[in-house]
Amino acid sequence: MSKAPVNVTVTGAAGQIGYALLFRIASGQLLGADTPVKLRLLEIPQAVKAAEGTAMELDDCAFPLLQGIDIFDDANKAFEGANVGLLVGARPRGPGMERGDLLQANGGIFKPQGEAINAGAADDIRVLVVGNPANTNALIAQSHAPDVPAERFTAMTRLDHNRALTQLAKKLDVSINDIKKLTIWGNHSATQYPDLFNAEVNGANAAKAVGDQAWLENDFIPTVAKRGAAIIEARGASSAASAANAAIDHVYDWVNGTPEGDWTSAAIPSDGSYGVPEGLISSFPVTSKDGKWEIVQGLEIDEFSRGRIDASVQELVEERDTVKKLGLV
Ligand SMILES: NC(=O)C1=CN([C@@H]2O[C@H](COP(=O)(O)OP(=O)(O)OC[C@H]3O[C@@H](n4cnc5c(N)ncnc54)[C@H](O)[C@@H]3O)[C@@H](O)[C@H]2O)C=CC1
Ligand SMILES: O=C([O-])CC(=O)C(=O)O
Repeated sequence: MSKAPVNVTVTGAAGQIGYALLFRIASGQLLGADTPVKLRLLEIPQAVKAAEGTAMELDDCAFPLLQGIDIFDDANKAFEGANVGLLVGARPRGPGMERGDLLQANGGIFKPQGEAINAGAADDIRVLVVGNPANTNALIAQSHAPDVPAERFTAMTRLDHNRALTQLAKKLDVSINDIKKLTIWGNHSATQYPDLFNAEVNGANAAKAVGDQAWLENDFIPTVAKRGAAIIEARGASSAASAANAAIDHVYDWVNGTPEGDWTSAAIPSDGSYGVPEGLISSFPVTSKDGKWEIVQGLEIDEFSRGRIDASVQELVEERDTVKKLGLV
């Protein structure tokens, strides 16, 4: 018997990431090669025409798994029956805009989207927030969806994870496949902490294999944490294909599970593990099994890592306090 199609709602569908993402979803890379999909695209009214153009191109690919495309400028309609929500559309930081202004502007997007998810999404809805500031946008959406289990709201740090894998592979001249158990902790921002102390390279400790604390502190961590800005500087536009790729990786693993003997990174609601205040949507080492993320427990956190994790988590606390003051959570 053929599987029922999965409804995938993508916001910001006419944007850069949307353009890199939709074709991969429709080709089966998000959920697997045997899962048909229906796309539900959400855009602001001015960008609906552009989304229609992308939909025409999707039609022209004749993807066997793509069973329909609907385009909306109303969040309530777009999230009706959604099984997966990819929240990509967000308000970018404009000139002279403070962090508080940015959070307020995004509250105007993620609050109604959370409400729409609460009102009409399918019972098994899984949400990935990509639009920045992703962790706190996810918190805003989640807090307006009280009937949806909190753990269904996640934010993307998989791009940071993938960036860290490649930087380490290049440093040690190994393949990506040789690296396991790398972790991004904290916020998807310049304070994030890519952790090599619990990572392994061909079974050996990655930090020891590098054996160069100066490289780790002055090169590796800032390169990974500021990669988004470096891409903007080089390309004149922010990461799009790599961000779409990471969104695919995140949802694929969430639905299909992570491989035995490894873990990945995702920002999920904290249960208090590793001293991260409960409820904050923070990046952790995670495995996925039976469609659920679990935080890897029992890792040793040395003093250096503790300081880095605490700094990023503190930034998340401040973002949460700001949106609380604004009445957004
Ligand atoms: N978490 C991560 O690792 C990454 C996050 N990002 C973030 O992803 C977001 C999207 O990036 P791009 O696609 O490059 O931006 P973009 O500006 O090309 O596209 C954003 C789209 O969202 C739409 N949009 C705005 N408000 C909306 C709303 N209320 N409902 C539906 N759609 C809405 C816009 O019309 C636009 O088409 C940005 O916030 C960016 O900072 C980008 C790269 C990595
Ligand atoms: O800074 C941005 O807008 C893009 C971003 O999040 C990234 O590339 O990590």
